[in-house]
Amino acid sequence: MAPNARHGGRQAKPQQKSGRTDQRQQKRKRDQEDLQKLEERVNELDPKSTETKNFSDLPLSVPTARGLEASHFQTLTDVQAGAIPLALKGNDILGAAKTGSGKTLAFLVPVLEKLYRAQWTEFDGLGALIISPTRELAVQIFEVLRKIGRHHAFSAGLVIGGKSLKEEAERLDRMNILVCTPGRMLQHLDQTAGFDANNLQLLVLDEADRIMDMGFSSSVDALVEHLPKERQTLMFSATQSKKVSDLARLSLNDPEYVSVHEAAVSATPVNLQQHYIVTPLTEKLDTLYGFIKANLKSKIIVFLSSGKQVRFVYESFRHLQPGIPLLHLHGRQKQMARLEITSRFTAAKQSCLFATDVVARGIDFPAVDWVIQADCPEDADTYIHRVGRTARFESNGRAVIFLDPSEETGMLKRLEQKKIPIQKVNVKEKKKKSIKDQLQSMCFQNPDLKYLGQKAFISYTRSIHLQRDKQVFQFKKLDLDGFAASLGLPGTPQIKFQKGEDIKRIKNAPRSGMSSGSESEMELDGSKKPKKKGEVRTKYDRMFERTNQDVLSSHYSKLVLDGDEEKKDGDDDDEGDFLSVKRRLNDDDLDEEAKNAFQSSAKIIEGMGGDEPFIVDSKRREKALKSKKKMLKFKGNPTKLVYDDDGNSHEVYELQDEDDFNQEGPAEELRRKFVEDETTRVREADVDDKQHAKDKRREKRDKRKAREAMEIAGIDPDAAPMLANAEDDGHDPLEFMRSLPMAGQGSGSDSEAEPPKKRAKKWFEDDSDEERKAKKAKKARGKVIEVDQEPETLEDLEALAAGLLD
Ligand SMILES: Nc1ncnc2c1ncn2[C@@H]1O[C@H](COP(=O)(O)OP(=O)(O)OP(=O)(O)O)[C@@H](O)[C@H]1O
Repeated sequence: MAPNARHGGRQAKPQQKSGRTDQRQQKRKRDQEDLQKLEERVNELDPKSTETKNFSDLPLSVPTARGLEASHFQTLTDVQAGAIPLALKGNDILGAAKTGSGKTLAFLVPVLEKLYRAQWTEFDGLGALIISPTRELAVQIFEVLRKIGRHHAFSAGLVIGGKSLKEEAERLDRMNILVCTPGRMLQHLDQTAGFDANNLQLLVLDEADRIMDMGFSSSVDALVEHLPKERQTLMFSATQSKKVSDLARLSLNDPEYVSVHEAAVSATPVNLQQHYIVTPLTEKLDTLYGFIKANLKSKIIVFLSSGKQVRFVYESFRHLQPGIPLLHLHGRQKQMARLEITSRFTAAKQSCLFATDVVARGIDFPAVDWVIQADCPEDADTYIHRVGRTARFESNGRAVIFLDPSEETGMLKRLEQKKIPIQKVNVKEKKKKSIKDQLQSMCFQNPDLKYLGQKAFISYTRSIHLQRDKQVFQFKKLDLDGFAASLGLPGTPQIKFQKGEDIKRIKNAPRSGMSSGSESEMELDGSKKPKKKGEVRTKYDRMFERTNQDVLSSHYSKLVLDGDEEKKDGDDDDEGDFLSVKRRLNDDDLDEEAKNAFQSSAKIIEGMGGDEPFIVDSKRREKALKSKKKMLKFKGNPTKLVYDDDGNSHEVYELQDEDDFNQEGPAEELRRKFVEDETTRVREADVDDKQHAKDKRREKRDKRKAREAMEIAGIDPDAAPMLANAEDDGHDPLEFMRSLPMAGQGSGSDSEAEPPKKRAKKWFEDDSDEERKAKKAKKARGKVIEVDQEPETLEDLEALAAGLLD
């Protein structure tokens, strides 16, 4: 028995092995047959058929069908019914459909199917590229892809910046599907070794008109250069243009136009109620505040024209505590803060989000009650996208736009041209309440807020001045003094305009990361801004550049001159106003008027022999006056002087006899000898100085150690005055702002400054994860990856995406 049993045991292995091989071969055969059937169904599909109502009517692979079902998508929307069959048959598509009509699935389903039918594997590299104009939208598309693609074995990634290029690059070559912003993608195609898109099967442009527009155009053109010409291209937007030049730029091959709502009565969703309020610029904030107060139980998005407007309105309304959680979002915030705010507003039931057009397109916030356009959009297309954040996919929504009397006729004409139904409403007299006095007293008490107000004023007026559509935006008709007063400002800031600027170009100018240089990489890291050559950065500069900050130092405001700000701001602001904070003011840079204004808050120390005047505009600079060393550079080179009998000073050569002077030798040689002697002397002195500095450092270190020792021994070191740090003046420039109460504080609803709560461990952080992953990798492709917890951050999402790779 035993030998037999052993014999039997020895025999079992080859049998088992061949059994497994047979099973694999059978499965492969089955898969091939299924694939063939699927191809046949696609060939037989009539893309114009009106019978296609449900996803189940489409020839879709099992993993896609299961993903759609699990995500509760059953019935096709119009644009999906129009576009998906054509896309499955390999056509290039130009799709236009109203906001919230389901365009995302109209391109994601074909993406998955194309790669599935091509039997794409991780070894085939990048198969599909989806381009989005904003990071937020890219993240959202990625999330939908993750949901409906959960039963596929493809790997998918996000390329939107926010982390170092190197970190992103490491994952790229494993990805089959990438969702990206154009600039960042171009950077990788240009710079990441071993990564290319030579195999690309399908290119998608979401919000295509925006991506083909100014600002993005050069990046997109350069990006397309990297892609193979033989590919399928899908373009979607709610406001699609059919520009022949754009189609040529993308080498579209006989594209099919899917424009499902072209014949519709309105260009906006039918469930959307649209209103306008005529309110003079000088009363706009009053109207906005009153409106928010009257809708405290709502979810509201307020669109403003620039990041500076957003910050001022958010900060000032926060202090007024309207009684609804407030949030704000603009392009200069850090990546993680932007994502955090987006997801907080997504989850909120009642909240008011002040935002720039960074969320005007594509973002699918659920159940938004009101879209308020407090600042008039640059054109009717922007209007359509903004209002499209409400009344999405069969839900109801309301929108209101505030128009200055000078904007009314022009804007209404533009809206009419686009078939946008809108009704005038008036603010009830008893609901009107002026917040001007409160803003004035807040700005008076709080220079930081005043400074934000000044920036907001400049940014707004400048954007109006630069608008292209002069029939709508009539700068001369605006009451600027009244507007400044309505923001609580004590005076009207002066503004300068540069000729030849164009708001559309400025606004569409890509955010950091659009160029392929390394500079933008630093910006995308969210940490450093590239330092311009020779530029001196002070601690105030660094503080000012800190993204996501709500307040500014009072000192910094003193360094700023309104009129001069504009020159450079365009370099660092992506929100449409090219204004900058000038680091230090040189005399030459100031015009007379500005100089007078500036001198009232700063002393200029001149006549010190140096090239640059020393401006005493802060405590730090005042302190520097006491330091000989610090003042050296302002003193210029020393000049040896001699005095005549009357006590007047002269340069040495002025009083010397010319013959004596010539006898001493050639002037050039004398000068060189003098410089050499002095250099030697300085070098010797330098040795002493270094020793001195070393001694001082040692002394300081000893003191610190003694202090630490005292602390360890339980003795209060401050009781020993010798050890107290005399250099620390303890000044906190943000102290005042911090002391003010904030709306929503304590409730946790609006506490952006709050450190994030420690989050629970994720599925991929589990200790045994590696082992589990290894085991899973052995299993058949296409298996579902269990996710214990919903991903919360970008890292989670990416880890998850990497996890999809079998
Ligand atoms: N077939 C469907 N069945 C049910 N819900 C759907 C379907 N397709 C899309 N949706 C839902 O409709 C909403 C809007 O979809 P989506 O974001 O794709 O709209 P969009 O047309 O891209 O809008 P925008 O023009 O603003 O970008 C989403 O919440 C989505 O989940």
